[in-house]
Amino acid sequence: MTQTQDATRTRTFGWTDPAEHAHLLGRRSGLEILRAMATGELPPPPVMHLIDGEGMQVEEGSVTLTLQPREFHYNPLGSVHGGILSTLLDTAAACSVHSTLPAGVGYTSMDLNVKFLRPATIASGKLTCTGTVLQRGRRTALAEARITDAAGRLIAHATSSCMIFDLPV
Ligand SMILES: CC(C)(COP(=O)(O)OP(=O)(O)OC[C@H]1O[C@@H](n2cnc3c(N)ncnc32)[C@H](O)[C@@H]1OP(=O)(O)O)[C@@H](O)C(=O)NCCC(=O)NCCSC(=O)Cc1ccccc1
Repeated sequence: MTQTQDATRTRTFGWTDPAEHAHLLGRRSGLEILRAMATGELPPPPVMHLIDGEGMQVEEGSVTLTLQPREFHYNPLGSVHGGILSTLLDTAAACSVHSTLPAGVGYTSMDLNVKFLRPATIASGKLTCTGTVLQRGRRTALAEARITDAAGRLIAHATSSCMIFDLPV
């Protein structure tokens, strides 16, 4: 797919069939699936290609993603669009919950409460987003996520409640 941003700038990216992930949800634990993505055994989901998210680090209860701010992330104010930052926060928070789930158990985020604390720009350097599980119950989990810039300054913070449910067999 080719996207034309203006007369002189274009961006091309590809992705793989997302069904490859979906069918594994019932069969492998969250930690196994996320680690397979981190090592490249499984391809990143399409949205990571869309926003150009980079490497993933995974531990039980914590997932870290990175993103190098680029022009195509920008809003008209000249900073990374809040939706891009929110996508990173939602992903890291939800994946941190997934990392605690056994095979056959599904999840989804129910909300995302975001605070944008400092604008992110190309000058911010690589952004690091870490999601961490704060509390996991039987039906819901509470996670937080933080984005820091290359200097370690806090760019944005979010909390997210996730629902946990059995997947149909
Ligand atoms: C400005 C404020 C909201 C409040 O700041 P305060 O609580 O008073 O804190 P403090 O004074 O400590 O400053 C901290 C840092 O904040 C910056 N900065 C502060 N004042 C100004 C200023 N007057 N002008 C410019 N920058 C200012 C500055 O870097 C400063 O750092 P420094 O001290 O230089 O090292 C800040 O938290 C912020 O920018 N958050 C990020 C918001 C964000 O990125 N939202 C998402 C994107 S919007 C979007 O996409 C929606 C959309 C779509 C389409 C179309 C249109 C829109």
